[in-house]
Amino acid sequence: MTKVSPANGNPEGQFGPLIFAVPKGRILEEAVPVMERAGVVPEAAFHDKADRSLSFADETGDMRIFRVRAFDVATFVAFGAAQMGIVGSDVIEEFDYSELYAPIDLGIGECRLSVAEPKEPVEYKYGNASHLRVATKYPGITSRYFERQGIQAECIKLNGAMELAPYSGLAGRIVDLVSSGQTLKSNGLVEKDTIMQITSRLIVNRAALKTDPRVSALVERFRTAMIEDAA
Ligand SMILES: Nc1ncnc2c1ncn2[C@@H]1O[C@H](COP(=O)(O)OP(=O)(O)OP(=O)(O)O)[C@@H](O)[C@H]1O
Ligand SMILES: O=P(O)(O)OC[C@H]1O[C@H](OP(=O)(O)OP(=O)(O)O)[C@H](O)[C@@H]1O
Repeated sequence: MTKVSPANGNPEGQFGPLIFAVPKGRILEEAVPVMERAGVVPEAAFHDKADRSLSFADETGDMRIFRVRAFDVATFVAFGAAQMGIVGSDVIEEFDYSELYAPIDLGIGECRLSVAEPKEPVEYKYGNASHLRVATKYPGITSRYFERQGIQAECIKLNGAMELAPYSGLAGRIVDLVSSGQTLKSNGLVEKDTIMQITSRLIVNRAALKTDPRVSALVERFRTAMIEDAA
């Protein structure tokens, strides 16, 4: 049983350890310094890439830190399996979970979500401007975007390497994350439109925020850490 200290607003030990979910991918390196400034300091094993554990203690032993896939951070927090987490605004927008509250922009993981297509015209067997296939990891955002344009788009969900879709005949366009633009360029694609600018956010389960004083206290510690960092 994890020990819960009275010092952190959990006097009766009534809430169990506070669970904080972080993405194991590329945001992690930038997220850890922000977490540490807010007082969330993971145990040493968290930094060991060879360690197969998915749940880690923090330095105080009052908290568990879950290391999961980026999309799953939002799901854990929305369902209250974790009270808080860090995730890209792309993931928040994709799920649009009503139970998620994203109070703080952490200013990390900057990129954009864009529509891209082949640089050179490709002879497609599969559609025209009124029925388009789009390969993406973000079917929710993509269908909403094309609906707003009045274009009927069929979204094909891929989990990576979207850039292969146009020239292989899977889909005429892609919707994917862009940062330097190098991946698009290397794969003969050009950006046509930016759907959204992205940064990572602190996310909180709304019910946990209302009922667990440690959650609101930790939100304030992140807020202070961000203000101090900007000063
Ligand atoms: N090229 C990039 N530059 C900056 N930030 C990015 C970039 N690609 C992704 N991100 C941000 O990092 C988040 C995680 O992306 P990443 O592809 O590293 O996730 P991951 O955890 O490896 O994904 P998966 O769970 O599918 O393996 C994205 O949701 C986005 O907010
Ligand atoms: O504009 P750039 O700087 O080239 O970055 C964009 C690339 O970064 C992300 O992929 P990632 O490297 O995370 O691999 P993935 O395709 O496996 O998600 C994204 O999906 C793009 O492919």
